[in-house]
Amino acid sequence: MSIFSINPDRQFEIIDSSEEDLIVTNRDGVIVQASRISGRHYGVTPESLLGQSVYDLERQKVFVPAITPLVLKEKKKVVLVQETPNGTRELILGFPLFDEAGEVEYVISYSCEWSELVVIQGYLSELEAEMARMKEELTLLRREAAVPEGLVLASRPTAEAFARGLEAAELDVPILLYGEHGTGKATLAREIHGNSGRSEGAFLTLDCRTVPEALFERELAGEADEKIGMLQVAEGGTLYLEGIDRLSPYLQNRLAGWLKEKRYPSPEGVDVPFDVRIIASAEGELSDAVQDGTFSRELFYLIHLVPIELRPLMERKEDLAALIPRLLDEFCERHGKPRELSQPLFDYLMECPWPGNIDELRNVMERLVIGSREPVLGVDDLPMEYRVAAGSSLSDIGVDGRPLPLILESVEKRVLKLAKQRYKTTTEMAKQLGISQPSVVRKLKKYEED
Ligand SMILES: Nc1ncnc2c1ncn2[C@@H]1O[C@H](COP(=O)(O)OP(=O)(O)OP(=O)(O)O)[C@@H](O)[C@H]1O
Repeated sequence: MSIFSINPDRQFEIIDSSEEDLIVTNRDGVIVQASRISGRHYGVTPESLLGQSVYDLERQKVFVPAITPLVLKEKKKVVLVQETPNGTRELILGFPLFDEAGEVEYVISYSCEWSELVVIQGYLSELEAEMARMKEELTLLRREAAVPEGLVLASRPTAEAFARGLEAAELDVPILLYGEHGTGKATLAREIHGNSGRSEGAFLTLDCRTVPEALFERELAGEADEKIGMLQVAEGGTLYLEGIDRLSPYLQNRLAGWLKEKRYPSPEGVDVPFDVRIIASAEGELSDAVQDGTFSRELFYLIHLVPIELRPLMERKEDLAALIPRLLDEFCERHGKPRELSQPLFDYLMECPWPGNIDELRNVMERLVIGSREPVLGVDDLPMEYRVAAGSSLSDIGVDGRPLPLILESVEKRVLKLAKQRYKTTTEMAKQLGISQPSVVRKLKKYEED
């Protein structure tokens, strides 16, 4: 129960100067004060209300119903709607004022016309709608602000992968990224490092797919008097082990031992503690490899704490649609060649399978810009191997009963034939096909002999 302890005299002063419809009654229901506009809805003057009993006014159907008896009974705030004699509806709020003994001494009622309330309600709804719009805008702005510069996170799987990565960045645990080549694993690893408490430390990458087995340990631990090891350089920072699934079983076990103990043997033969966060990448889910026995179970449990998958580009259509124009702009600017994409070319690019993912898309977009002569790029401006795929279907290649090498040979033969018609020199053919000039000559010779 709320107790108002105000000086009634002060209250009366307030009421005297109020432009609102306020009435004060005592505990007997007699009106002791009314503001200058009170009574107008009931067709009476405020002066005529003074001294009247609300019980009488209720009987005379002036107050239908009177609020004071309800407040006196409930001893708390009461809200109701009154019908006035001139047919309007009034919203009335009644508040009790208590004496020192905790009994209701006065009741203040405040009324406003229902229509005013409808206006206020309308205004409130407008405000609510505006708030909802602002909230939506804020969410959008936040999302945009959260997208690291230069990156496209338009598709749900990519946005979720990056969000998970950034969330996990704050937890100082190993992270495992998996996905095909060129899907953005290294990019996400860098973002995680940059958003972690280790961002002041170094971010180093070791490509386990290419480092010779004999050099792996030397890369990490260093060589006496010759080379500082990566674990030492990355102390307090992050080490990104690219393609960890390609390490030999021996190195997997060695690495597992080091990660478990958080120590590595220095070239001088001393065990050195290290504080480096490991982010590892693999092409596919490692659990299958563990089942097959091709990946160390121990190492798996050490790095498989936050697994994050980057989906292939062909499953990220929103990313693809945003990357195509962005890469076009990038390469147009880099090569000083303003170009536009035709709709058929854009549609075609959207349907390509992109097995090499963003790396491949970047390569094709750059080749498109470099090789183009006209301001608007069409399907004909695509590098030859893509154009052949665009202009022909596999149905006329004759795949039935033929081994794959033979099928691929007939595709290659066709590509070379088309390239020979289009380009004057073998050098230009080589440039367009992305292979060396001697191999163009060799292949032409081979197919001419056929
Ligand atoms: N979300 C993204 N938006 C824009 N560009 C991206 C995005 N993710 C990756 N890239 C670009 O795509 C290319 C390939 O990315 P990245 O090297 O990170 O892939 P990866 O999965 O690590 O490849 P790999 O397995 O071959 O090492 C890079 O040029 C990178 O800048």
